[in-house]
Amino acid sequence: MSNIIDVSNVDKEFSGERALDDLSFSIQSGETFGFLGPSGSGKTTTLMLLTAQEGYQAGDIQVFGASVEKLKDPKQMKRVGVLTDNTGLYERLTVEANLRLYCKLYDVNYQRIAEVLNEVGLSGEESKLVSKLSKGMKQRVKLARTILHKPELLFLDEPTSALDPVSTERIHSILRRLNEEGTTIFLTTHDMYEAERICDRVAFLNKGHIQLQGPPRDLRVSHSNSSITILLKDGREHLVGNDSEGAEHIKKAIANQELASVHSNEPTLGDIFALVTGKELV
Ligand SMILES: Nc1ncnc2c1ncn2[C@@H]1O[C@H](COP(=O)(O)OP(=O)(O)OP(=O)(O)O)[C@@H](O)[C@H]1O
Repeated sequence: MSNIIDVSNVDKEFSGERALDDLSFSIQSGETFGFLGPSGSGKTTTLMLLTAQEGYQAGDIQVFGASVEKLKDPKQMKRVGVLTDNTGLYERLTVEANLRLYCKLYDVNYQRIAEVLNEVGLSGEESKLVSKLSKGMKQRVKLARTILHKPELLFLDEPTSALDPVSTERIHSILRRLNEEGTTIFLTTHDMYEAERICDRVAFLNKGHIQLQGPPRDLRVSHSNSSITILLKDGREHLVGNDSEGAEHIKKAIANQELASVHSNEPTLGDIFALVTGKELV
């Protein structure tokens, strides 16, 4: 698989203050890549650099195999969809009128509106005023707007921040489907569950520097303390090692028909983040 994004040794400063420090990572075509970090760690700044909305002092960024600067060409920019906090909607216009404006901007046929509303589960809502929609529905309209022109690469800045669990799950299933259909996704989040659920790979950002990156499962396994919790039917719990002694305990519980469940104690991404950075993911 080819890399769609290549970031090498990038430094970014704002008025002499270092926001990104020797940042290096790559994203392969078809991946969902999550940037995890607490507030102020540099997630949004990275997204701004990757979409050519901000410059940088050192290093190199390639997107679609060419300098990120090429994204300023409207033709190249059409290959990309960006959803950030600043992705506003016209509250006094209907859903359809909002999307029509973007059809004009991206030179997309109006027929695409019905299709994209179906994709985000908002069929039948086209004539509603945006001001009358719930927060979760507004976010799905924003997502519809972001994917209206069928971009190959999506940049999403905290796409489910402050949404309720049902709305969050809806957005996740839309993103999973888009990814299955071949869209590459870069998203920032400070929600470890989001990262675990939808990302193929994650990078942990701390003070502008990547401290760890890899597939969530690999990170959990490599930081596992190898202990196993055995829950018995009478409610008792035993903590055993992932070794022959532990296996004997499990065998005995099964033989005695006492076993309720066996659970391997892998850390969460939040635990690993705290371990490697000494910080909470908030
Ligand atoms: N336009 C700017 N001018 C000056 N400093 C900035 C600017 N944008 C970001 N910074 C600084 O760069 C650092 C990283 O900020 P950034 O917004 O990228 O963090 P973040 O991880 O996205 O945080 P959050 O989760 O709160 O959005 C912070 O110290 C911030 O104050």
